[in-house]
Amino acid sequence: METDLKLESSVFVGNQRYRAVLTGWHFNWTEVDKKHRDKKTISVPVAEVLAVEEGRVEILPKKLVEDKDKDFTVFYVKRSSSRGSSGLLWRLGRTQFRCPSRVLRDQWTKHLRAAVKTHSPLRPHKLLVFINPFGGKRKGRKIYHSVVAPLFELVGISSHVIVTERANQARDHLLKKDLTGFDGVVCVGGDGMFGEILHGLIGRTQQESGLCENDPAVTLQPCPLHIGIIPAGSTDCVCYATVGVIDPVTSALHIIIGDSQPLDVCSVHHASALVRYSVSLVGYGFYGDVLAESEKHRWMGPLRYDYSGAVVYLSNRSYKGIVQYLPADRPLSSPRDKTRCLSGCSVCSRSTERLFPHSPDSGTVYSAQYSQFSNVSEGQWVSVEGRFRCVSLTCMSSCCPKSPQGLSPSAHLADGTGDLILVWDTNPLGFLKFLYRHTSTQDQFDLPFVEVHRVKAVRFSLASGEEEDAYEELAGQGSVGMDEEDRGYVETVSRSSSQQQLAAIGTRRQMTKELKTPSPFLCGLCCSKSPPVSVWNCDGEILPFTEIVCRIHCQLVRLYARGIEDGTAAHNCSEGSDKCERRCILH
Ligand SMILES: Nc1ncnc2c1ncn2[C@@H]1O[C@H](COP(=O)(O)OP(=O)(O)OP(=O)(O)O)[C@@H](O)[C@H]1O
Ligand SMILES: CCCCCCCCCCCCC/C=C/[C@@H](O)[C@H](CO)NC(C)=O
Ligand SMILES: [Ca+2]
Repeated sequence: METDLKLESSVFVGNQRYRAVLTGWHFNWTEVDKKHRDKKTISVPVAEVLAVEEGRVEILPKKLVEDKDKDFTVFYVKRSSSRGSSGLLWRLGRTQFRCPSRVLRDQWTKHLRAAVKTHSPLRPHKLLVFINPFGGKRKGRKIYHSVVAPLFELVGISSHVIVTERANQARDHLLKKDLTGFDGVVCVGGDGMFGEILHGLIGRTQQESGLCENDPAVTLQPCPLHIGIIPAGSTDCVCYATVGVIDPVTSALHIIIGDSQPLDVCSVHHASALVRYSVSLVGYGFYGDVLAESEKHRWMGPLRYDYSGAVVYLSNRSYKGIVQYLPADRPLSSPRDKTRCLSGCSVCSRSTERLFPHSPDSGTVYSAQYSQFSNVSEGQWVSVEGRFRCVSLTCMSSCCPKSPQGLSPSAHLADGTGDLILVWDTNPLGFLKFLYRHTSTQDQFDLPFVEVHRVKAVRFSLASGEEEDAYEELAGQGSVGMDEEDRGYVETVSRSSSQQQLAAIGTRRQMTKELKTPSPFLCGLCCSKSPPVSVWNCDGEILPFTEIVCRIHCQLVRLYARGIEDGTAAHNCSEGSDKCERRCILH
């Protein structure tokens, strides 16, 4: 079959003659110029050919076709020379070819289209798109219609677009509505919007499989639909950590070619009920306080995080707690090994082999054995107790523009583990050093008050007697930030454990209204006593509980992405090489 897809002939690009060659995996064209020895070759992996059209085609400012009999146009992924922050920016490449005859032109279009079909089996045909018109700088609608929709149209993707009118609309749609025929779901927004898609798809998949999400010991079913993220939020951490850049064109092109990046997901539970899922940060102390503070200043837009970071830092707080964790089984890597999870990561590939041992394509036969959790004995939990500046659990590096290396630079996207970062109480200067190192390449774990562990589960509790005091104290602080309604809510939180009540809790904005933590600024600088508990930040949402259990689920969802492409680390794949496993980026 492969040989059928081979083709070679002379073609013209403008007035210059080229030798075009289609091998199984690459489409190359080389200048034919007898005078010059250095021949220029352009090589495009077939998997990155976006569309093949008869005639000379333009798509911008609008689609224009000059159908000359012997012409065809190839659209493909072109890597931009200007690097996007951490990964590579992708742009739409276009070359118009002229053949010696119409017969040859038809052969080229037929062979190229067949090769694309063979080498990109996961390209979506139909997508469900949710746009949050209020995310980030409120540009979601414009970004989709001016940048993404024309690209989807070019390649023939049909999309059903829903502009959301309320928070949780996308999640509810995915939980209840008919999803037949869709290959994937795209969210245009930030991490909060991604969270809605994540919860909708995971919940729907477990419902359909008859699995109970409440029990952390249950092996959840991976979601069949892919998720695409068009970044239009404030932090866009999930997009940055899985693509390496925050750029709608790059993300749209990853969706079009059907790239597939599995992602670990952490489920967070309280009193035998699921609270939320997370892919980036479950953080107590500093990151929880920053989020709670920032919600009061949403009007500042993305700047609210910088302002709140400074306010919370100045409040100089630490919290008592008991942290228990289950170290990762047979870990393939360590959080201090100074490696990075990049596109084609071998640690994640080996985890895929462990998870799906019988499937050559990795994805059909799920190994419950690898993800088994229920037979863990109590003695396997490691326990530490003390005062912490922050306790953070992250399933991935959680890099973002503010922290280009991330909370845990050597964490992996799809290895079934998370990194638990414990920052013990320390002096303000020490903690500032730790925070500052997030913004540079310095090792934030190389500090005497910081430890990091690669784990598969974490439990957090307050010291005995502490929890009741904590809630009483919060309820008693009505004069600081709580009205009658809030006090009622705190009572509900401390006594309830049902998932229905959790579902009713809703968005982070509602949460800050319902469970107003006293301002850390006020408490740290103006009051004599600090509050005894912080809040958990779960991918940018405040959790209504302090005592939680977290479990990492290996590769529970798949994104239209391929991990961060690091141009400098590209391996030496010779031009036209047929078997480039890493979808070589040297062309
Ligand atoms: N139409 C809507 N009206 C109000 N809120 C909405 C609407 N659609 C979605 N939301 C909610 O808005 C919240 C924030 O949206 P989003 O994540 O897109 O932007 P952001 O908060 O600016 O970015 P980030 O999450 O990256 O910081 C989400 O949690 C989502 O549930
Ligand atoms: C006093 C100066 C403070 C500087 C602090 C710099 C540290 C930046 C680290 C950022 C890590 C962000 C981790 C990502 C979290 C996301 O899940 C979440 C949702 O978007 N974002 C936030 C801000 O909670
Ligand atoms: Ca991981």
